Amino acid sequence: MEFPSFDIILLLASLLFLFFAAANRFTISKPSILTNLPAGPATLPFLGNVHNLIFSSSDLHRALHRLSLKHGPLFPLKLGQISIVIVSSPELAKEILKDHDITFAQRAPLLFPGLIFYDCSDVLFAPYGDYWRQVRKICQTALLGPNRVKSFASIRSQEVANLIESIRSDSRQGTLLPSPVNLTRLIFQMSCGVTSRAAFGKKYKDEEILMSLTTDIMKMASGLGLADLFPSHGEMFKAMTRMFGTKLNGVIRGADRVLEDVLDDHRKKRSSGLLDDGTREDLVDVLLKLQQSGELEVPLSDSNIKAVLLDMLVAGSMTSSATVGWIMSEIVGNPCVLKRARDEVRRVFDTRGKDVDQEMAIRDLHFLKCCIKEAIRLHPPVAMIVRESRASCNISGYDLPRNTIVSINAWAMCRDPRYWSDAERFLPERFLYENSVNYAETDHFEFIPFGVGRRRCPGISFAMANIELPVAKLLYHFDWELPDGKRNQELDMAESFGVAVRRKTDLVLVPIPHHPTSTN
Ligand code: HEM
Repeated sequence: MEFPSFDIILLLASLLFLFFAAANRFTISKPSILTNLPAGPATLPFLGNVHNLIFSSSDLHRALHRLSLKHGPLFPLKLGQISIVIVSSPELAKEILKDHDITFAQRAPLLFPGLIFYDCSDVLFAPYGDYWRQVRKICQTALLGPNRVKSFASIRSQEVANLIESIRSDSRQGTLLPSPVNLTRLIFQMSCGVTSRAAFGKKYKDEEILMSLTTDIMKMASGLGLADLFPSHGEMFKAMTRMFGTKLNGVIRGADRVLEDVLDDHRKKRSSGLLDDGTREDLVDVLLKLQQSGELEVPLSDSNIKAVLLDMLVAGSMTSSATVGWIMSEIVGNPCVLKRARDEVRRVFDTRGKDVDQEMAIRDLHFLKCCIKEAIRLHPPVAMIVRESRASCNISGYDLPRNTIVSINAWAMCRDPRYWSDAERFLPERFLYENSVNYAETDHFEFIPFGVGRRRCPGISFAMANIELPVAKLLYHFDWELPDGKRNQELDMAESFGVAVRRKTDLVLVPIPHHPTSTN
């Protein structure tokens, strides 16, 4: 007999739980009390506000924005037993992320990240403290810092050339006219290729497995489990998830096998002395060397190393590829922008000649950079920035106790008409006069796609390098049309919420080669 699916079992369990809770008056521990906050939406017994969000799983950021229009820029939501404070204004975001940075330098310990990332020993979900500081610093030095990112230029260039070649061959399906290609898939493959080569030293032997595991992990890490909603019975739900979550367990085991393989490979390379010939160490080599050295403030176990590697793979490939997908969608969906961006790229690359350092040439692509910023404004991949307070504090007169989960709607702020004229439209020109946008240090809290403060994204340089080159090359080598003779403006722009907000449907476009024979 096959087990019913994970979701059905958990749904049944939750109904049973709610039934017993109601019938037998289970003592449910009190959620953190938020006393003097504005009123949030009306709650149901036991479920709280689950009914406000249950049908919005693919556009949670929009549902929360709609609620904020009614309940204000700061309001509480009750989900089961827990309370979350939803924040949607740049002023409040500044207070939380900048003025109270250290108080909110913590992430909420949720069920799925805990199960997937080896008890949250990755960088993203690790509790604030010495361990987090140490692994974040190692990743910055060995993978994500600007100099390190520069050193991966040849990897990026090869992977982008592969992408262009795959588009050419996929579009030549035996007919004279180019066929549509699935750009979402090819871009994701490129992103995984760059990240795994930079972090692990080479591509994983089975790219398909790596891509499907990364996608599944991203989906699973996005959700709240029943253990999160009902912490008083958290252990019971955790045990049930471990027992019946067959798909989840399969993904966790699959990822662990891949990471074990990567560690074995590197250990063999180290013991055979292959690193002594001056070969550059990758992130895995650095982590293993530090593990062996015994010099670390907090020792690293193999599970810790695997958690960090998984973080880099998932955070590195999902966010960047989702972003390239959105940039291409917005540019292609706006024919005047497409023409201007494409003309700029071709003029700059053709003037500089094919032997020039491609990444130097990108510095001159002023309009394209504006397109990238504007697409990130309309589609910040991380729509909600979630933190937890480490101590009680006061935000704009509201008392937030220790362990309050705060979710900042970065997406809503990027479209707030008080800060952006014609906020819903794709208008790259707006950034021609705002070229000072600095993702790492900002005072413009209406535009914080990479977060702010101690826990802001450490992968900004890595991400931007992996976004700018492919977009420039896609525009240089091809003109882009929609399949079936549709007009470009008819492109579907529906979103799918998750750790990274991606396109709901794959981006399928027809590439018309511009320089049919060259990939330079
Ligand atoms: C367009 C691409 C990306 C965007 C928009 C993005 C955005 C973000 C955001 C909003 C956060 C939370 C920041 C906060 O809490 O203030 C974050 C955290 C993080 N990102 Fe990124 N990210 C991107 C690419 C990357 C890449 C390429 C990597 C690594 C290869 C990466 C690694 C991380 C890590 C490790 C954290 C957790 C940092 C911590 O908690 O200390 N990200 N990212």
